Amino acid sequence: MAPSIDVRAVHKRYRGTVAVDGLSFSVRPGEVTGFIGPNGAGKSTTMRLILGLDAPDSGEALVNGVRYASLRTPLLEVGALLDAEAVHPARRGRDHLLWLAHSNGIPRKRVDEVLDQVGLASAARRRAGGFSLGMRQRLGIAGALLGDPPVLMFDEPVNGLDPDGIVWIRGLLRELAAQGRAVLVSSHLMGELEDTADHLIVVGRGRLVADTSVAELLAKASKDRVEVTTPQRAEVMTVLANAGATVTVSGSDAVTVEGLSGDRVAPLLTEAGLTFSELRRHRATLEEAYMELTRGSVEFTAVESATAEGDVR
Ligand SMILES: Nc1ncnc2c1ncn2[C@@H]1O[C@H](COP(=O)(O)OP(=O)(O)OP(=O)(O)O)[C@@H](O)[C@H]1O
Repeated sequence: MAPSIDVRAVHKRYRGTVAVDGLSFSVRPGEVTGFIGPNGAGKSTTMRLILGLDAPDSGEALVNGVRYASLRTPLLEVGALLDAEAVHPARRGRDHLLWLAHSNGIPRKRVDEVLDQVGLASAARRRAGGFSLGMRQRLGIAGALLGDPPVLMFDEPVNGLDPDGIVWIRGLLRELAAQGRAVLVSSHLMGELEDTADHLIVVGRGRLVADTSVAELLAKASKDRVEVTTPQRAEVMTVLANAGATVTVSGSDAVTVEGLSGDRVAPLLTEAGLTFSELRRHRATLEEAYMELTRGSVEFTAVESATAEGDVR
């Protein structure tokens, strides 16, 4: 099936800053694709380029095979929440959606449907200026859903949502993908994406760092690591280190072993007469896998800012 979003060799520079540096990836229907990377990696810029809000210096970004600018009723093709603050504060929530619907020939009754869907029906006649950040997020999501589009993009949609809202958006993203839509979502919350995303596009300094399924990335990061629970931690560490493994302490009675498979660890410990109550494959979290992947592509680090402060003094 043709990808729903196709980013091809896109470059974008703002004066001295290269925001996107030859980025290519695609987003497929029926999946939630997480778009992740450190601050300043170029995620929001890429989303703006896909939506035609900015033009690439070279390369192209296509939605359903065409440039956004050539879509006649864009809200029917792609819905997006980029900036929840983009609503005029004097405008009532419902009026904002009515205006959007009118501009794309969408029937008025759809406005009430999406207001219900995002849980804003009771607040819809209030002015957006009085909305909390979470309510503005929900209004932005309502706008994205208005045209019932096959492609959706959300830039940090859980930002400002309370725990109930976070659970709700997780369910919504999964539901949209299960309906066959392509969903691209940026987030800094790895725990959220681990539960929600099927696929990941990882960027650093405007470049592609990884284009991988979540399952594949976690399997790779977990590879060759085994967790051993034992009352004889020191002895276990010695035996396994002598067998060539890298062994680190992971709890008062637990170690993580790298470089030896579970099949080899168990007989080594048994032969040495050591006891262990549990031996299992270490399952990396998305957070761990992500930190490993993006090491070296983090633009703004605590060390750099400390140096900058030091320069001032
Ligand atoms: N309009 C602009 N003018 C100048 N520089 C810009 C502009 N938009 C983005 N940049 C720069 O481009 C780089 C990428 O920014 P972008 O907002 O796309 O990153 P991001 O991955 O979305 O970051 P974050 O996770 O912090 O939201 C940054 O260095 C940013 O300062």
